[in-house]
Amino acid sequence: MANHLQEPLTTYCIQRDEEMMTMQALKIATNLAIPMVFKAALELGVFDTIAAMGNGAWLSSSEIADLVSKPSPPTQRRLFETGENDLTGKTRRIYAAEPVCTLFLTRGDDSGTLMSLFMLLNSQVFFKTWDNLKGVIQEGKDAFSSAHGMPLFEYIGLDEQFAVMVNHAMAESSTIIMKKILEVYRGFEDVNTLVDIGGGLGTVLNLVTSKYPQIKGINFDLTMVLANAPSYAGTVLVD
Ligand SMILES: C[S@@+](CC[C@H](N)C(=O)[O-])C[C@H]1O[C@@H](n2cnc3c(N)ncnc32)[C@H](O)[C@@H]1O
Repeated sequence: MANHLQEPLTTYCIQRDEEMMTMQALKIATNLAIPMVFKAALELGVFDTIAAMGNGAWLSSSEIADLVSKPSPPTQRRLFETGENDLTGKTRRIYAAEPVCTLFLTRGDDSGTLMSLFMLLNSQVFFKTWDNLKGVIQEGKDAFSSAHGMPLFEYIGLDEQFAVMVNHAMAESSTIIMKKILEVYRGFEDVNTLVDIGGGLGTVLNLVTSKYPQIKGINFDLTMVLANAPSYAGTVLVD
């Protein structure tokens, strides 16, 4: 049987290019599976579960499935941590959480997460929006308005659950970015009053005024958003 070493180089290169192109097209065609599997993993708490096992934990898919479907007693957890195999003698594929997974954990503290932003962009409301992208060209309307009959910030006034999702997605993703900015940016040192236009729940403004207490913060946002914003020392809410 002929192999590529016996073929003219150009023929081999064309075949390789076609293979690569077909693989690329297949990836594009099936790409949606990746965020959907990722979403299911987040909803099941897979990353939180692996993280809870401590650094360096490696788990098989059945161990992860067991843990996320019924929380295990501590003794069983120790078994996983020591890396003991099952008794079948079969090679098991095992999984650990990559460092990037830490950005999707629900720690329940103020460290920020990208989980809520991911869930927002992959929510039913946003799927309907993605499905209307062509309307931007065909109707000259933004995709959200085509899908839902009104702009996003009007819609959140009608759907409380979605509003909570939006506000948390904004605040929790901005927290990660703002904390990094505050590590290097010195431009707030001489500021006395800072107005955050569209400041949402006020999380970002609070990060700034906590580091620079001389700043009087003004969070300017929609009434319905401010209604759910916690009060922070040194910050006033204005709509
Ligand atoms: C992308 S979000 C950013 C929120 C916030 N800065 C953060 O990083 O978490 C945009 C914000 O603009 C607010 N917004 C939209 N239209 C507004 C308007 N007409 N007047 C005031 N705020 C508005 C929204 O309510 C929302 O909180």
